Amino acid sequence: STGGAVATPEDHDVEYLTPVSIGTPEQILNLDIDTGSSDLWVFSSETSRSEVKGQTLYDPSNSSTAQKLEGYTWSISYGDGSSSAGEVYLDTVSIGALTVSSQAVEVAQKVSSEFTSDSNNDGLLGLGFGSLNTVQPNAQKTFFDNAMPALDSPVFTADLKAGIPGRYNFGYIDPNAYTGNITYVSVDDSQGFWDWTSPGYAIGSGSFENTTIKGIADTGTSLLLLPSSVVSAYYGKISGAKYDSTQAGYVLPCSPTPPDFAFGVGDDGAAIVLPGKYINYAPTGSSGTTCFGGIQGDSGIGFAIFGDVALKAAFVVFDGGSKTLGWASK
Ligand SMILES: CCCC[C@H](NC(=O)[C@H](Cc1ccccc1)NC(=O)N1CCOCC1)C(=O)N[C@@H](CC1CCCCC1)C(O)(O)C(F)(F)C(=O)NC
Repeated sequence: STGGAVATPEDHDVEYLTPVSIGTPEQILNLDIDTGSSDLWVFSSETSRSEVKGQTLYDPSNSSTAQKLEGYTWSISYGDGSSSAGEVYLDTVSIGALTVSSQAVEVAQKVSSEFTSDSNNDGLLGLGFGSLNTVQPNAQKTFFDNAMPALDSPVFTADLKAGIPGRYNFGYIDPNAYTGNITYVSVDDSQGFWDWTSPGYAIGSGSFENTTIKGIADTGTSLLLLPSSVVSAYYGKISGAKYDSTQAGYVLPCSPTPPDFAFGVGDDGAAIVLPGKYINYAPTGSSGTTCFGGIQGDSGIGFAIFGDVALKAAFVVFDGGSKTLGWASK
């Protein structure tokens, strides 16, 4: 089997939302597919009213296929400080033509203010490794883990785009979605992430800098978070760019367009090139002359995060069979 659905960007590509069908008859929620976590949780009829502002709610009592996992709970906190918690049901979940008949659907009873204020986001669908799942007393499998045995090929692909809808596909690699070759690299799943190592980077037309960058391919993180040495080398090339402590990040003049940024993939010279305009993440003020940088530091995290700013420049294969990542330009 195969499946897939569109991934529609929210403002500034801060996140991408994908329609997911849950229950019988189907209840369609727009979820943030997140390779950096492994819980599938949704706003629900059980979410405190005061914490809901516009989200679509999954109501298990309206689903003939919902089964409550009595005594099961979950609670998760994310790198940006947001969090949610609740109880667990099993129900039928589909992404396009791909259906998992007994998927753990974690219903939120509480969500932090960041989720309440993100009115288009009805929850998350985690595609990290199973060790990250927070359900107690027994961890639950991700949608991909449940679907894998039935898939034509044990893969899913991310084809996110700048400012327009892209796609997540399951079970196949669309040869029309990328150019050139796909370069596969090994993944260290010991921390539950799609963790890989880039051999280095280049700025604009500059020479390639060989420096090991270990980080995660994370659809749930908006920006490209890199070691401070790389980040200061990049912004050091841009007159007027500076670290702005009030914005808690590097800012730069939106014009002229900043230099491209390339990161290496594999050991035979392949690279993914981010057009400079991707680094103009969003205007910081009303004037529109200063932009918040799409590349920021990874200090305090312990690894780099190849988030949406990086992923939208590539076609990425997440191979659950060989536990590798495939990167291609497009
Ligand atoms: C350590 C730095 C990581 C920060 C990362 N968050 C982010 O990147 C959030 C995502 C967001 C989107 C829309 C609305 C609100 C927030 N964006 C964000 O912090 N910014 C601030 C900088 O400008 C860009 C937007 C994160 O926690 N990602 C989570 C998943 C998000 C959690 C919040 C809701 C959206 C999904 C993650 O799962 O990818 C994770 F791997 F980081 C993680 O925490 N795993 C346990």
